[in-house]
Amino acid sequence: MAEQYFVKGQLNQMIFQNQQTQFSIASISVEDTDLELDEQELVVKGHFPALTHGNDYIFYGQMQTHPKFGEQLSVFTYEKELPKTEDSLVKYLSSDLFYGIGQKTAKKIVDTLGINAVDDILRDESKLDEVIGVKSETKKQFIADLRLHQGFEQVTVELAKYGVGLQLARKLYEAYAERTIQQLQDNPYDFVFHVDGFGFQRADEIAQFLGIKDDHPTRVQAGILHVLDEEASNGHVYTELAHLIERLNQLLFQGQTIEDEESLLDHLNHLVEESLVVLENQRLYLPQLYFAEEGVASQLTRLLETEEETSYDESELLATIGEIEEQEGIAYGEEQYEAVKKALDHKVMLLTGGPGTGKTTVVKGILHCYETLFQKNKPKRQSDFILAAPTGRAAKRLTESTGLKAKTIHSLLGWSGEEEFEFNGSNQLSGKMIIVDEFSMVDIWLANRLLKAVPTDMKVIFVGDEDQLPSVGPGQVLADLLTSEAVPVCRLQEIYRQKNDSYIVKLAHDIKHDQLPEQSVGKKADFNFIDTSSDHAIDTIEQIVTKALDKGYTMRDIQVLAPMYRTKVGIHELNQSLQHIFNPKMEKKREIEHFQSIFRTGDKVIQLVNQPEKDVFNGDIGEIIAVKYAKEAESKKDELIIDFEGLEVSYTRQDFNQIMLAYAISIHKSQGSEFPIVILPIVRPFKRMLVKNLIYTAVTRGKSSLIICGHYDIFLEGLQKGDAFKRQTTLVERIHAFHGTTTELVSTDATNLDHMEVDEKEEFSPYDFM
Ligand SMILES: Nc1ncnc2c1ncn2[C@@H]1O[C@H](COP(=O)(O)OP(=O)(O)OP(=O)(O)O)[C@@H](O)[C@H]1O
Repeated sequence: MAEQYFVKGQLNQMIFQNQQTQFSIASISVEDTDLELDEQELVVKGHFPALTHGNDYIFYGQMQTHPKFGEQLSVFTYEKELPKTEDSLVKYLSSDLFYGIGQKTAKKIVDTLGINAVDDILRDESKLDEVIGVKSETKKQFIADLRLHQGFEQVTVELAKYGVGLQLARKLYEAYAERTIQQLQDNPYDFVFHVDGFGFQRADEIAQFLGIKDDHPTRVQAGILHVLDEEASNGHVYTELAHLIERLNQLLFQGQTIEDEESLLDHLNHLVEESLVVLENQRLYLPQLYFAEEGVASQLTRLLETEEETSYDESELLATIGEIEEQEGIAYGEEQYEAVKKALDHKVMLLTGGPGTGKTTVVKGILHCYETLFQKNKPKRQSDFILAAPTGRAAKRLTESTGLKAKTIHSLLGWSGEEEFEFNGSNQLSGKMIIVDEFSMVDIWLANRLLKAVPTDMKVIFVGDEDQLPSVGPGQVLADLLTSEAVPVCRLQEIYRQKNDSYIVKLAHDIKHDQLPEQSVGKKADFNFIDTSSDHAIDTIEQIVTKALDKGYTMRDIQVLAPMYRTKVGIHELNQSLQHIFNPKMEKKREIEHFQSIFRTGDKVIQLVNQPEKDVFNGDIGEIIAVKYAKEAESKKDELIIDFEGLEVSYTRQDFNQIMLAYAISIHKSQGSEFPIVILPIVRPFKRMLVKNLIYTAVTRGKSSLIICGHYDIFLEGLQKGDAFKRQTTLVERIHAFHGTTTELVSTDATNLDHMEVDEKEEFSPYDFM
C-alpha cells in the first residue's frame, strides 16, 4: 500500500454527499496531522457517511491534487473518536443520530455506564439493561442506531488493517453487519461469493495475512468456485476436471502439482454435496448453468414433440408469396421461398445467413403468409405475433422492418431487475408465433428463461447469423442448436443486398468462407482500407470523421468500433479525441466532469448496464440534451438528461458510471446494431483480441460505408484465428439425450441434484457471478 497520512480534525462543512453510495467531500479544520500543510483547513473525500459537527475524526489516506480544487486527502479509511467527557457523551447520545433518546435518557446511560458506555453496549447489549427506566422498544432502536453509526466505523477501522477501503467496507458491512470482522477472520473466502467486487485474490491476501494454510479446505473450495466463475465469464458452460486441476494448481500453488489429488476430489465432492457445483462426466458446472442447459434441451424437446399441423395448398402459398413479392418489388429466391415454407410447416425453425441474404425479407414473408393462410377471416392482430431481440436497437430495427412492435427479450419476459421474470413456466406468454432476431446474442441462461415462457402451441422462429460473436454470457446457443440438427434449419446463402456494388457484403462473405485476398483491395464504393500505424491511427480517424461531417453526415451516422478500451487507440482515447471533433467545448455549452470524462450537451453516449425501471438497456445509444447543475436541478444534484431515441431519461451523478461517451464503442456492444458509416481501427495493440468472428461482427455493422485503418497483415492474422475461443458447452449432447438419439448424458454421475429444491435451482443467475 502506498504511504498513508493521517489528518485529525473536526467538520467545517459537508461539501458533497451522496446518500446512496456514501461518497462524501468535506472541509475539515485540522487539529493534528503528519502532513506539511500551509493552512489549517483541508478537503477530504471518499466513501464515508455524512460527518457531524463537534466530533473528532481521524482520516487516513493519500494526498491528491485536483486540477480545479487543489490539494485534497483521498480517504482510505477513517475513525470517529468518541466524546471524551461525560458531558459531551450525553450531548452525542441525545443528538439526532439516536431516535428516541433525549437529554434525560442519555444522562441516565452515561451516569450508569460511564464514559465507556458505547463500547460496553456494543460488546454486550445486556449492559443497557442496567440502565433503569428505558423502554424496551427504545433500547432496541438505540442499539440498532448505535450499531449503525459506531459498528460501521469500528468495522472500517478494523478492515483497513487488512487493506480493505471504505467502499468495499460498506458493502461488507451491509452484508455481514457486526459479524464482518468475525467472518473475515474465520473465512475471508466467504466474501468472494456474497459481496460484489470482493475478488478471490483479495480474499487470498487476507487469508495469507491471517496465516490460513495454502491447502486449507475453504481456500481450495473457494478456488474451485473461482475457477468455474472465471471460465463462465469467458463464456464456458462447464470446465473439464483436468483443466480445473491445472488452473487450480496455478491459482493456489503457483503451478506446483498438488501432491494429494484425492483431497482435491474430496473438496469437489463437498461442493457437489452442498449443491454449489454439479459434476457430470468429469465436467464441472455452476448449478445455474447446468440447469439452464438442461432447461433449454428439455424445453426445446417439449416444443418439438408437438409437430405443426399445417393445412394449406402449395398454390395458395405461391399466390401469397406473389402478393408480398409485388408489395416489396422483389422476387423471392428459391431458398427464401423454402425458408418461408419450412417455417409454416414446422413448429420450431432456425433461420440463419450472413448479411444481405434476406433474413428480414423471409421474416416478413413468414408473417404475411401465416396471416393470410391461417388467419383467413381474422384481422391482423399484434398480439398473435411476438417479436423480440436481445437489444433495444435490434428490437427497433425489427419493428421498423416488420411494422409490428418488437421488444427486448428482457422486457418481453417482464424483467423488473429482480431475478424472476413475470412470464415463466407457470405464467407463459400468449400468442401464435414468436420470432427472435439476433439470436446469436442470446446466452444459455436467457434462452432457458425464454423457452420456458413459450407455450407448447406457439410457433418459434429463431433468426441469427451463426458467424457472429457468440453471446456475452455463457454458451453458444445458436451454434449449438445448428450443430444438434434437432431443429429444422434454413441457411440462406445467396446475397441480395446491393448485389453488384456492395463490397462490405462481399467482404463479409469472403471472411466467412476464408477467401480473403493476400493484398488489400484498396478503395471501393463503400469500402476503404487505409494503411496506418497505431501511432497515426487516431489522426487518421479524426481526418475521416471531419471529412464525413463536412459531407453532411451526423454523429449518429458515423460509428467508430474497437475491440479494447485501454491502449493508445483504445475506446477511451478515441472518445476523448473524437469528442473534440463531434462536440467541441464551447462557451455556452454546459458540461460536467466525471472522473476522466467530460459530459457535454450534445454528446453521444452509450448505456452500459440494463436499467429496466428506466427502460434503458445495455448498449442503447442516446444523446445528452441537457446538463443541469445541482443548484438549479429539482433533485439538488448535478443531472444529465439523455434522449434515447425519443425516451428522455435523467441521470444524477451517482448514475454517471452507467454511461460513457459513444463516439467509439466496443465491437461487443455494437452487436445487434447497424450504422451507415463504420470506422474500424485494426492496429497492432489490438492483436491479442482480434479473431475471426469479432472482425466479422464489426465488418457487418457497416450499412453503407466501412473504413478500416491499420495494417492488412494484422487484419489477415486475426481472421486466421478462428476456433481459438471455442466455448465448452454440452447443449448438443443434452438435446440428443433428450431426443433419445444418444444416452451419453442420461446415465450420469450428476450427483445430489435430486435434493435440490426447484426454487433453489431457479434462484441463481449467471450474472450474479460475473
Ligand atoms: N429475393 C430478393 N430479390 C431482390 N432483393 C432482395 C431479395 N431478398 C432480399 N433482397 C434485398 O436485399 C437486402 C437485404 O435483405 P434483408 O434485409 O432481408 O437481409 P438480411 O439477411 O436481413 O440482412 P442484414 O442481416 O444485413 O440486415 C434488402 O434490401 C432486400 O430488399
